[in-house]
Amino acid sequence: MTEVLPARERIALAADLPLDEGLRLYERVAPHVGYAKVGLSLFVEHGPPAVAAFQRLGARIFLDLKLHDIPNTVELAAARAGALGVSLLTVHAAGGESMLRAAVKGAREGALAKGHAAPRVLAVTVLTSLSAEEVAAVGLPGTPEEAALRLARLAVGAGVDGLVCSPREAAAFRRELGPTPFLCTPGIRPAGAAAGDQSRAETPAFARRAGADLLVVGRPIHTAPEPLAAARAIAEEVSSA
Ligand SMILES: O=C(O)c1cc(=O)[nH]c(=O)n1[C@@H]1O[C@H](COP(=O)(O)O)[C@@H](O)[C@H]1O
Repeated sequence: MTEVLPARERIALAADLPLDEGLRLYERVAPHVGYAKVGLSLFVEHGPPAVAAFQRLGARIFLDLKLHDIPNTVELAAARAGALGVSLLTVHAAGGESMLRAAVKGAREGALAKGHAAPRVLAVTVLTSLSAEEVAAVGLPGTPEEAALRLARLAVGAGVDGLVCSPREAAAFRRELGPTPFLCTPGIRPAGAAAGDQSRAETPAFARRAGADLLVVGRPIHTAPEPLAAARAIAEEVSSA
């Protein structure tokens, strides 16, 4: 957390767009954005070639598949993801300890088999779109922060490298879990940006001050009249936080 990294190493573009548009957008904002996040829509449509296309642009890849299945199935999928040479891979913490251990094992073995560095496996705790009421309605006791922290402890105990959480929970995660877990925060909204479906969103400066290592940003860049200027402003906020 104390490591001094250029702001672009702390920002991921959520490329939730048609592939050609996502590639064009990443190329434009790449001076300020080091990671491209390939998520469900791109991977369902294009599969591994979507990963390769962003890699050709020099992006580090955040493969956001939010794996959640029985341990054997997740281990197999994580091994395929590791073999693609991605930097980050998501799984759902709620899959439980055995599934999380299987994900870490699969990702490492898959990467090793192809001579890649092992990806960081990140466990998604409580989705940033969920409000306190929705968290209660799905049966998780306590506040979103309490629920997220319980899942985070479970995931760290199972050996994951990092966690995905709301910026609102990042400070508590740092306090309770120390400096080691890599904390990734989606739900980033610069002041005045539309929240959309994000219920627990905060600004880039808030996320960084709370101890986030990597900020995931999608629509605030996609929909900006000038995406490069929007990415630059986010990077400046991250640098000065
Ligand atoms: O795992 C994620 O990246 C993720 C977890 C989470 O709790 N909330 C969340 O929004 N995300 C992802 O982060 C991105 C946020 O995009 P915007 O809301 O457009 O900035 C999307 O690609 C989501 O899939």
